[in-house]
Amino acid sequence: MAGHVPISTGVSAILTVLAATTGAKAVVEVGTLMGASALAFFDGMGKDGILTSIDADAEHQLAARRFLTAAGHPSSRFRLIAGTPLEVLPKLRDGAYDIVFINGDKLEYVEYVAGALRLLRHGGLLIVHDVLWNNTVADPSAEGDETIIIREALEAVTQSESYTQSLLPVGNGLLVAVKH
Ligand SMILES: C[S@@+](CC[C@H](N)C(=O)[O-])C[C@H]1O[C@@H](n2cnc3c(N)ncnc32)[C@H](O)[C@@H]1O
Repeated sequence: MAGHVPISTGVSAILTVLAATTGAKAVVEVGTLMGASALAFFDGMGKDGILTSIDADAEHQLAARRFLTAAGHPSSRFRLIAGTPLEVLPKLRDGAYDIVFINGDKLEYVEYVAGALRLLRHGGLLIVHDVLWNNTVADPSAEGDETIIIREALEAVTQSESYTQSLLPVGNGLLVAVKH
């Protein structure tokens, strides 16, 4: 998992609360890693909640599968897809998801956000992690590739009439947007 940072406990708590308060039954996440965010969603979802999680790294997914199983969640409740989100997201069903959580490759955030709008039901939540990206996103002098792409993804949500959103300064920044 070199270079990949798991979500913080603060972010984990918020994901659990959002899943619980919205009564989420179908969640998609981009970026499985070891399953920390997956577990946070399971802690909030009811017993009938299903998680679809996409990650290009099959080893991460194997670790996440073990972690979720050890935590008592049967594999019938999660669908771990080893693949690139840009290929997998278009295959998921339109308007079928209560939450889409984005925590994958920053350089693909604009495409993930575009895909999420199609996947979410009305009233569903788009949650995007790392939107402050080590405080570079709000720094006009910062011009790293990730920073620029995250700014574009944020702008796509804030300029869209499809969402009402809030940016929470937790972890590396969490954007939470409800789809109208
Ligand atoms: C920040 S970690 C995800 C953290 C995780 N959600 C958690 O709960 O801790 C990012 C993950 O995205 C995956 N990833 C990075 N680039 C990717 C890409 N282009 N396609 C698919 N997955 C990618 C990595 O393998 C890594 O597991």
